[in-house]
Amino acid sequence: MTAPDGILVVGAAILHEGRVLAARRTTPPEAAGAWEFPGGKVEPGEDAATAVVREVREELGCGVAVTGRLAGSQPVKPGYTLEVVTAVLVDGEPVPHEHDAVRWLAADELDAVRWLAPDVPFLAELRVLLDDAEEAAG
Ligand SMILES: Nc1nc2c([nH]c(=O)n2[C@H]2C[C@H](O)[C@@H](COP(=O)(O)OP(=O)(O)OP(=O)(O)O)O2)c(=O)[nH]1
Repeated sequence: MTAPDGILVVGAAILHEGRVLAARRTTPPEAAGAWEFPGGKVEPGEDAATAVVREVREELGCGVAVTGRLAGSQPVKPGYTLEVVTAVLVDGEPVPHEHDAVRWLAADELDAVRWLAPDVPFLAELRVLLDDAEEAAG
């Protein structure tokens, strides 16, 4: 899970009780108000899973464990590539420190928020995962 060149940004699709956590950005101005997966840039020498666990702890004050990843990667801006992992909560509850809101979205609510554009291609696979979780829960 490394970008061949440039900086890898990893977002966490945190799945819990058939929902996924979305977080609303406050910066920069052009991204403020749009929703994303919590996460951030992988630092040199760091692996993607370690980076996303660290970023979620910083941003939301909770612990997550990475369980898999969504297919593909998306360009964010020159030199930046986004990948999205799936994760579960292992410690605490998410409380936004850097975002101004968080929401737990069910499959049929994924389109209810305005996502950052690079996130949108990941939503179809996420919708299937959430539908499957709902079915499994009965
Ligand atoms: N974290 C995150 N960033 C995303 C997503 N989608 C997307 O286009 N981005 C973009 C926004 C930013 O240009 C870049 C990551 O920035 P960031 O501000 O979250 O990363 P960071 O915490 O490591 O950055 P910094 O403030 O420490 O410089 O990727 C997403 O779902 N999650």
